[in-house]
This record gives sequence, structure tokens and C-alpha cells, in this order.
Amino acid sequence: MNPKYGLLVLNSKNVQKLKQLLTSAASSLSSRLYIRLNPDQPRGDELVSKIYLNSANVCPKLDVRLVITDVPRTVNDYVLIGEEKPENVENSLKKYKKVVLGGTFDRMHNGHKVLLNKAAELASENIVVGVTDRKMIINKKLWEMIEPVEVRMKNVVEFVEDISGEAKCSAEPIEDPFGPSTRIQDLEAIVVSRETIKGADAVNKKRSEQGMSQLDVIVVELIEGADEILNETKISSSSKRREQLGTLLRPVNQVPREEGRPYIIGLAGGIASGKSHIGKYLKEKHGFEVIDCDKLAHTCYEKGSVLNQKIAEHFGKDTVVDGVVDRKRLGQIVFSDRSKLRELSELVWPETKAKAMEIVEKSSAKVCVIEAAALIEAGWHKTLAETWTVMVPVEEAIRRVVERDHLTEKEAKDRQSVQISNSERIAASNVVLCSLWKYEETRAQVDKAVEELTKRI
Ligand SMILES: CC(C)(COP(=O)(O)OP(=O)(O)OC[C@H]1O[C@@H](n2cnc3c(N)ncnc32)[C@H](O)[C@@H]1O)[C@@H](O)C(=O)NCCC(=O)NCCS
Ligand SMILES: Nc1ncnc2c1ncn2[C@@H]1O[C@H](COP(=O)(O)OP(=O)(O)OP(=O)(O)O)[C@@H](O)[C@H]1O
Repeated sequence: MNPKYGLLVLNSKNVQKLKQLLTSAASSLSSRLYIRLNPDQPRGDELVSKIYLNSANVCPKLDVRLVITDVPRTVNDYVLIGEEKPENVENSLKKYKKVVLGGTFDRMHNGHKVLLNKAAELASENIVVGVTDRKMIINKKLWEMIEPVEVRMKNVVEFVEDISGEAKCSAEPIEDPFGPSTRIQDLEAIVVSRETIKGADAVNKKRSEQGMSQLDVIVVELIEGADEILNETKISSSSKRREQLGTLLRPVNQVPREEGRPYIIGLAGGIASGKSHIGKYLKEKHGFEVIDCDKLAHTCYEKGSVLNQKIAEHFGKDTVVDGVVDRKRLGQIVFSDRSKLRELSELVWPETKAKAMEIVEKSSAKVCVIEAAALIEAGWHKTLAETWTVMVPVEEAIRRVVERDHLTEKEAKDRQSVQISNSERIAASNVVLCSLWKYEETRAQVDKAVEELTKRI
């Protein structure tokens, strides 16, 4: 097992071998690499960007932290990477007391670190960070996968205080582009990147309208990174979220399984999210037994069944005509009222699950997939080994329903609104898939998920 922490000391000579040293860190550490600069190596913006850009490419799994002077103070059990030993560095004269910056800081990446490093380099007392939440995040790609704001704030504070030594860092959630930057009088500077300069200008405009001092605007360059699917040319949190599609996001349930019996996974997802397409692919390409609970539920509505009797009692006699459920009539009732849908589901779910389990019992497949739109609402995810969720943004689901099922936009929206949200589904799932892009991309995510699954079962 490799040691967790390492320290790399750069001077004017070994800085030339940065990539080589980072490669060596990648193979000899398991968690974090601190980097310090000795006095003969000046700390220029270009070097800081170079360190983080090369780290993203050469040692992407390591949490690289360029410290300001003699820190880190929190960690002292590190191994030295390379030959160079740390020398004491004079505490550089910090330019400002209080510096502010903002961001979402989801899955903190090396671009964020350049910004946070700059703030830590400049501020002697406080670094104030606004961390976006709620309406500030809902237009981002795969926003449903963004980490909770508490986690993001904690990570920012921990990172900044670890690298900055004396200065304190505080973070707060923001629901507009200003946050503490237009509330705290004695801030002196704001740190932004090339792409968020306009945000800093807006902050200064508002401060001036409120009779507050102007902030110096400190700009860092963007750290590049390519994502052809999302069309990104910089390292971004959206790309990091996309890269996690099809990977295991949280531990699976430990469900006892007899030798040779199928491993059971649930496949959940909202209306028109792509479940059937993925189910079909899992069956045809990977040989999984896929049980379509939507179809199975319909077989519960056989003529004269007990279920149909119960439906007539609950939802009115006109929902069952000649012993057969009038699905259109029943749909009108349940798709416009969440509590009615719940009532119907509670009648249908137990029978459907029993039928699904009968199929599993008889199956000779290695993996059985229970495909059910309302799998999580029904609580099945708690008893299955693991649950995969497929999602598309709400607007895309509505567009697809209108196109595929020839419903009006209002009808499609009604059907969408009685379901739980993508965020709720994701919170209860082990693996997330997204069918927003080309079919090949959906399939690539599924292949990745199956490859990982095969290793753990
Ligand atoms: C409205 C804001 C805060 C929203 O943040 P955003 O969602 O863009 O956050 P995100 O986590 O993506 O990025 C945070 C910061 O890191 C920068 N950044 C992101 N990726 C990179 C990268 N690859 N390289 C360098 N910098 C990067 C962003 O440009 C941004 O400045 C921001 O965009 C903005 O306008 N900032 C300027 C005004 C401000 O700071 N307001 C709040 C003060 S509390
Ligand atoms: N990349 C993609 N991957 C999967 N489906 C896609 C993709 N792009 C578009 N679609 C379309 O999305 C629609 C919904 O897919 P599908 O029928 O598999 O969803 P579903 O979740 O099974 O829907 P429902 O539960 O409403 O029956 C289909 O018309 C499908 O062609």
C-alpha cells in the first residue's frame, strides 16, 4: 500500500522536470501531493497554472495542493518526492487582508485550485467564498449530480486553510451572483477567472451603487481540458460529473444470494428517460434477463382479476368496463394527482414484484434487471443488491413524451410532475446513467457500468 501523503519541493532546477516528478508521485502515493517552492523559485501565475495543468494530466487521481509558504501544517507524515528538501520561506507580504470569490466548486478540480490558490496567496486574514446553491445550479449540465452545498463548502474551506497557513476561510451558500461580495464592506479584492470577469464587474457595479469601495479584480487563466461530448475546452465540473456516469457512486447493498443464483439490480428512471432502450441493450449485448415491470403490471389487469375489482372500488366503477381496466380513464385520474398515483401503485406493486420475483427464480441468467419506472417510490431499491437510475433533464423528457406518445405538452408535464425528481432518484441509486446524448454514448455508459459490475459480483 502506497503512503497517503507526499511532499514535492520545487526549486529553479528541478522545476524543469515537473512532469517526471509528478509521474513519480502518481505511482508512489495514494491520496495527496503537497508541492512547495523553495526560495530560489519565484511563484509566478504561469508556474501555478503549469503545476495544476500538468497534475490534471499526469496524476489526475492525486489531490495536488500547492502550499503558500511553510504549510501544510495539518499533515506531517508525508514522504518526500524527489531529492529536494524544504527550506524555510519568508512569509511573503500579502497584498490584502480580505479577499472574496465565488463558485460552485462541485468535485473540486485543478481549475478551482488555481483560483483558490490565488486567493490564499493574496489574503492575510480572510478568504470569503460564496458557494452557489439552488437556483444558481439548476441550469448546469447534470446539475442533479452536484454534491450537496454543505459538502462543497467544507471542501473549499478545508483546502484553502490547508494551503494558506494563517488566513482563515469562510464559505456560505449563495443564491445570486453576489452573495457576501456586496454585503461585506471591508473586502479588498475579488478573484475570478477569464470567463467570470463580467461577474466581478457586476459585483463592483453593485458595490458602487451601494456606496461601497471597489474591489481589485484579480484574474487567473483557465486551465484547459477537452470534453467533446459536452463541448468543453476547460477542465470543468460538468465533465467530472459526466465521467462518473456508469460508475459506482455509492456502496451496494449486501444482499444474501445463493450460489449460482442471479444477481438482481433495479433499473429506475422517469418517463421517457431511456429505460427500455438500456434494458434492451443489457439483454441483447450483455445477456442479462431484463424484467419490464411496466408490461408485467399490465398483466395484473387480467379480465375479472381481484386487482380490477379493487381498482373499481378505489377509483370509480367507470375505470373498469366489462371486467377490464379502462387504462385511458385510469390514466386521466392518476397522472394528474400524485396521491391517486400512489394509491394505484400500492395496489399494483406487490403483485408486480411477486411476478418479477417468479421470473428471477426461474432465470438462468447471471444478472437479472428489474426495470421499473417507480422502483424507488416502491422502495424496492432497499432490498435489491443495487439500483441504476437513468435520467434526462425534465425538459428533454417532456419533449420526448410529446414526440413519442403524441401527448400535449400539458399532458406530458402532468405525467412528469407526479413522479419523484431526478435528484431524489440519484440520491437512492448506486449508478447513474444519462441518455441525453447520442445512442452510442448511452451504450458506452452502460458498457462501463457492466464492466465495473462484472468485477464486483
Ligand atoms: C456566479 C459564479 C459565482 C458561479 O460560479 P460557477 O458556477 O461558474 O462556479 P464553478 O465552480 O464552475 O467555477 C468557480 C470559479 O472557478 C473558475 N474555473 C472553473 N473552471 C476553471 C478552469 N478550468 N480553470 C480556471 N478557473 C476555472 C470559474 O471561472 C469560476 O470563477 C461565478 O461564475 C461568477 O460570476 N464569479 C464572479 C462573481 C463572484 O465571484 N460572485 C460571488 C461572490 S461571493
Ligand atoms: N441517447 C439515447 N438513449 C436512449 N434513448 C434515447 C436517446 N436519445 C433519444 N432517446 C429516446 O428517448 C425515448 C425514450 O426512451 P425509452 O422508451 O427507452 O424510455 P423509457 O424510460 O423506457 O420510457 P417510459 O418509461 O416512458 O416507457 C425514445 O423515444 C428513445 O428513442
